[in-house]
Amino acid sequence: MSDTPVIKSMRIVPVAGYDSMLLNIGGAHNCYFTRILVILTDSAGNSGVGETPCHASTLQLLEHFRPLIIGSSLMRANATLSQLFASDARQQHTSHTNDIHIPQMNPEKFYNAAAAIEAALLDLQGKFLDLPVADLLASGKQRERIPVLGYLFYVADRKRTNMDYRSGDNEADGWFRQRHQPAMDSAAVVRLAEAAVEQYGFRDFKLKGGVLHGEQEVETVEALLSRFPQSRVTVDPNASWSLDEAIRFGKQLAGKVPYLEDPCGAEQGYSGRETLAEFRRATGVPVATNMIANDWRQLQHALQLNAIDIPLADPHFWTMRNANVVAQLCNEWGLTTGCHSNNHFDVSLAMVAHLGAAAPGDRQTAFDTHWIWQDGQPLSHQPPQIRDGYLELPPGPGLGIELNMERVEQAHALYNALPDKNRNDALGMQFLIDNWRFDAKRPALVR
Ligand SMILES: O=C([O-])[C@@H](O)[C@@H](O)[C@H](O)[C@@H](O)C(=O)[O-]
Ligand SMILES: [Mg+2]
Repeated sequence: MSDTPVIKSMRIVPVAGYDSMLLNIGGAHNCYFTRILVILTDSAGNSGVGETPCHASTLQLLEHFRPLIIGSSLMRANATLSQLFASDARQQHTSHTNDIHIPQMNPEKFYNAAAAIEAALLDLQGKFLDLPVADLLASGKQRERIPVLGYLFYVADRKRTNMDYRSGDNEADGWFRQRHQPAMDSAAVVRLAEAAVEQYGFRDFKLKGGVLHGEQEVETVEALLSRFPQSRVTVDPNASWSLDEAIRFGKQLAGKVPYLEDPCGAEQGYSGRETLAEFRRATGVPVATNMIANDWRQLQHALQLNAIDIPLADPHFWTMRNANVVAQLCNEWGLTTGCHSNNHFDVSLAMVAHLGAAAPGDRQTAFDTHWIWQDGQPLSHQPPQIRDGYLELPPGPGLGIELNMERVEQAHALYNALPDKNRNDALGMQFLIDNWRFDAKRPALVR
C-alpha cells in the first residue's frame, strides 16, 4: 500500500484542569489534576489523540519512544506497538504494586505511555479507514451506548485550605454547584447523588470509601440504597478494611450490593489476591478490583485463586486493545467486564466509550468515570455525553472527537503554571490533619 499514511509528528502535551476536594485512602484530591495528551499527525493530514495520567516519568518515556513513532507506517501500528512492548522500558517502568495512591512511588509508567500512543494510532487508523475505534478492536462495535456509574466521593471542606479549589458560586443550583460543596456524611452524599441523577440519570453508583470508619461508609451505602431502591450501589475502600472487617461488612451488604470493590488487601503475610479469595468464599459477594489484577501475570494469579469476578481493566493501565482482550476473556470465562477510572478529560472519556462499545457479551457492569467532576472543562469541541445513565459513543470515525486547540493550549498553560505537577493527595490533607501520612490499612480520616 504505497499510499498508506506515515506518522509525521508527535506532540506530547501535559494538561491540567480543576477538581474538587475529593477524599480517598490516598488523601484529598488537589484542586488541580494533570493528564497527558499525545497528538499524532500523519501524511494524510489527519490527527489522532490519546490521553493518559500525567507523571514526569511518563513524559520522559513518551519522549524516549518518539523516534519509534515518527516515520512509522500507520497501518503497521501493530508492529510499532510491539516494538514498544519489546523494549527494555517495559520492564524498567512497570511496577507490580500499582498503588497510585502512594505519592512517593514513581513506578509503572510504561503502560500509561503505551496506552496514549496506542489510542492516538487507533484514532488515526479509524479516520483513515472511516471506522470508529470500537470497530478496530478485536470484537468490533457491539453497542452505541454503555452504562456508566455515578462516582460519589466524600468531599472535604475546601475552605479549610488555602488551595485554589473552585467554589461553584457562579454555577446554577444542581450538580455543577453541588460538586464543590462539602459532603462528609450520608445525608450529604445522598444529596450529591440526587444532583448527579438529575443531571445524568444514573442508575448505578460507586462510593469511594477508605475515608471514614467502615461502619459509616456502609451506612452511606444503605442510605443511598434506601433513597434509590431501584439502583445498584457499591463501595470501594481501596483495600483499607482488614479481611475480618471486609467479611463483617460484606455479610451486612450481601444481597444488597452487586459487588464490592477491593474490600480488603494484603495483610499478615497474605497477598490481596489471597484475602479477596477468602472474602468471596466467606460472603458470596462478587469482587471487583483495580488493585490486584492490573496486568496479565496478576490477572492469571487472581483467577487461579478465584479471587475476583470483575477485573476493572482500565485502558490507561492496560491499553485499549489489551483491555478489549480482557473483556473478551470475561465474556468467554463467565466473568463480568468493568472499567476503572481516575480524573480525566474527554479524550479519555471517548477512549472508555469505545472500549465499552466493543466489549462482547452482556455481562458488563456500569463503567467508572470521574468525568462528572470535570464536566464543563472539555478539550474537544463535542465531548461524549452521559444521558440517562449511559455514556454515548460519539459519532464519526476514530475516537469521534476533534480537539479544541484553544482549550488544549489553555490547559497546557495551566499545567505549566502549577507548582506540583505529579499527583500528591497528601498535600491537601495537611490542612485537615497535621502531618498526615498515607497508611494503606487506615481510612484517610481515621488517625
Ligand atoms: O480518584 C480517586 O480518588 C480514586 O481513589 C482513584 O484514584 C482510584 O484509582 C480509583 O478510582 C479506584 O477505583 O480505586
Ligand atoms: Mg477501585
